[in-house]
Amino acid sequence: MLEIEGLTRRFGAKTAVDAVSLSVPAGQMVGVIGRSGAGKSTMLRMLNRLTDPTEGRIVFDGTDVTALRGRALRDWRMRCAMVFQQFNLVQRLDVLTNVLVGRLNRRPMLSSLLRMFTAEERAMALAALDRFDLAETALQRADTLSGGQQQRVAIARALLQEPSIILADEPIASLDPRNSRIVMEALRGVNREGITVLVNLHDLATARDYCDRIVALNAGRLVFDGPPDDLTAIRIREIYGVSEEEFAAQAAEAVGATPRLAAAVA
Ligand SMILES: Nc1ncnc2c1ncn2[C@@H]1O[C@H](COP(=O)(O)OP(=O)(O)OP(=O)(O)O)[C@@H](O)[C@H]1O
Repeated sequence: MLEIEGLTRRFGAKTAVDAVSLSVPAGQMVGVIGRSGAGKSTMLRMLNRLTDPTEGRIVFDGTDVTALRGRALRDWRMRCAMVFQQFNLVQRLDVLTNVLVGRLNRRPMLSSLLRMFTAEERAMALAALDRFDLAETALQRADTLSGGQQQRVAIARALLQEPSIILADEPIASLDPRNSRIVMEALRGVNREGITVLVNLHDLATARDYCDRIVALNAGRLVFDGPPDDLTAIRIREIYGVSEEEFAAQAAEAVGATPRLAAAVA
């Protein structure tokens, strides 16, 4: 169970995340939606402790994550793997090595530095690639892959961390609709194996299709938390003051993506 209690982050006078409280049971797939600047990235980054909260607490299975330092903090970062919009692969390295990077913090410093991986780790990495139909690309440079393939490599890398949670920050914003579906299905597949997934999405339709629960932020505040069916067009208008199409267009513009719903109704 991941518990977020009054989580707040201020940057100077700006409150990016404002007293957000949430309890996420293990194994849930949570979609986080909101306009540009709503605080979605900041919230995810706080969960991983890439950004420190100004106030509030994050508790995971009884451990106060907000208080972790040193080795314990590195261990936490292993347990909650991040997936980013731009994939963050090392382009000049081969795909297999990129996946093995997910093991680095799990190993003694010297073998990490020498990038020595065991046969078992290589087998794990190949199996992770194989489940996403990418085993044949293992020895190719990462930059020879399409965006959708690169994002699946990034998810395979996350899996090598053996995480309890995957935090995905706009993982499909740079992808076309077909690759977006493949990547969302990959995330749903790992979620069904018991890994909790929190995914920032600009596209409401995708959030509805794939998530068990939707959390909406507006100006840092939690303005909706419930099952996808409860987030009706009327609720969207109540929360954001615009139609669902306008919301989709604004949110997509912020991440440089094509709004699926807006495109569909245009
Ligand atoms: N390091 C920072 N320094 C100053 N302000 C920041 C910083 N990071 C975020 N902010 C501000 O905090 C607010 C929330 O930003 P955040 O990136 O979390 O929103 P978001 O919902 O993820 O938006 P987007 O979809 O555009 O990425 C914004 O007003 C942003 O400008």
